[in-house]
Amino acid sequence: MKTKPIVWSIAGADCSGGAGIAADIKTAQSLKVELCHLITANTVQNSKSLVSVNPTDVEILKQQVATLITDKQPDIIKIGLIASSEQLTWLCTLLPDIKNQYTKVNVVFDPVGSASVGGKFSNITANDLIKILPLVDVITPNIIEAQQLTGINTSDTDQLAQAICALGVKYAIVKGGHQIGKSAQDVAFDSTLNLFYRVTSARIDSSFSHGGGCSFSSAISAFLAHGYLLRDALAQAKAFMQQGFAKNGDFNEYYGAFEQTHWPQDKQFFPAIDADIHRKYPTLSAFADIGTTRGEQKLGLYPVVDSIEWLETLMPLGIEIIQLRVKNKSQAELDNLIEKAVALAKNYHTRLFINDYWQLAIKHGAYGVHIGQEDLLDADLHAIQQAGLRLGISTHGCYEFLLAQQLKPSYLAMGAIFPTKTKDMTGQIQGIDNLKQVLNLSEDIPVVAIGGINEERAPDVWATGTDSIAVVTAITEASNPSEAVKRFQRLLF
Ligand SMILES: Cc1ncc(COP(=O)(O)OP(=O)(O)O)c(N)n1
Ligand SMILES: Cc1nc(C(=O)O)sc1CCOP(=O)(O)O
Ligand SMILES: [Mg+2]
Repeated sequence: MKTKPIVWSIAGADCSGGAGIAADIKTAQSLKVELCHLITANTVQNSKSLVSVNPTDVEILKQQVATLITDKQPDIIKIGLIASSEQLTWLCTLLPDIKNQYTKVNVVFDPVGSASVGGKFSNITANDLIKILPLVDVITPNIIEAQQLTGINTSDTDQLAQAICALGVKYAIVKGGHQIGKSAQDVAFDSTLNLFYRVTSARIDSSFSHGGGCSFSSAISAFLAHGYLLRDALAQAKAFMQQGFAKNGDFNEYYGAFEQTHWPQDKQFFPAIDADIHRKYPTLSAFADIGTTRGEQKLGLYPVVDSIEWLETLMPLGIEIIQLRVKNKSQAELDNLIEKAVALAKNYHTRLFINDYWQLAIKHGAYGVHIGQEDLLDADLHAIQQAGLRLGISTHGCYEFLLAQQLKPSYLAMGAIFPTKTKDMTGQIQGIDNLKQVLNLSEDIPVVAIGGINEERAPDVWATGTDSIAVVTAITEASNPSEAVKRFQRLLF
């Protein structure tokens, strides 16, 4: 049974309905999370000015926590406006208590400094906020807030994100929306993996942006509460924002609040990804295709096997595509194995992809090579392309899918759709809905679904419109593998 994730928003109320708790509630409703609101201040403001901020007594907030904690335990605590120094002190005790007791709770902090309509919310300084930062998992400042927190006067968002993490935050997302230019890039730094994620969208100059910062932070909270990794929460939150800004044109007379919409699915709103691999290959052309046009001719079953014996058993069954995935063999064994596999595939006119070993795949003239995200930077994509080999790339979620799609490979794999015992995919189980999402994002590149797919699950996966289903154990552990292949082939016609 699926339960709705719960986000607690500890933030201020904006009586004009645009920012703070109002933005959080509307975003939560759009993104299918339950929101409990602990209001830190009753502010008086409209779309033009901030009139007053009336902080809530900490005793009331304490009572709310005590009442909610056993009843509606949070998955994410999102913090917005901290309206008094008493509240800051209270949060610095509350957050460790909750995190000790409920170890899965993550804290997202949107450091609201001044109102978008002008005026300061409290006398708390950036320096005061530093003590809460080691209790924060994700922080979502704009450039100005990031500069204030770090004391560094730069517009280099990479540097700002890293500097914030040095103050104790695990993941810092610095929003570039306030910079001048044609595009708006947000940068996330993951200090646990020492990795940057960069998402860029065309700038939409909107006068309907009141509450945009709160909505972005709430969207990040909602996607994290649903279990998404930071990179996928970031890509989807960026799409959610772009979708909202684009709504702008629907209203002729409107008072200026950001428009929350719905779960992002439409590829026009998803960001471009700017990763090291794109800097390494700024002018890569498309890889050779695999002789199918998306949606018109499907590849069907894609067995992934680890020996010549398996290739010999399966190729005569009329397989369109197959992969040799071997691990832990010496270079000499691999050389021999791949040479034999390529010769066999040529006999049966089967599209043979070699997993990982792109040099040997080139050397022996394989049909294609399959590469995982971790190996992308090490492989020589120019050499693979110039040798005429097709390229398949693994992806796990929409961020990696968009990243890999920009390299224009021959196919994109998406997994793990279900839990699998073949490979450790902890934290990266996608389910059917995420597969559907990336199919919407795909630009005429065939999509292969992989991970935990068996005969029982295959019809639901196939119904998404995916071009191919890759399987290991559903064939290799079947009591009669050839019969299992035939049953799959009947299912995937
Ligand atoms: C079709 C297909 N999809 C995904 C994978 C996984 O590749 P990778 O991420 O490189 O992991 P390993 O298979 O090398 O463990 C695949 N092989 N095939
Ligand atoms: C090799 C592999 N790659 C995956 C990915 O998601 O990238 S899932 C996976 C295992 C597929 O095996 P089975 O069909 O036995 O679940
Ligand atoms: Mg690999």
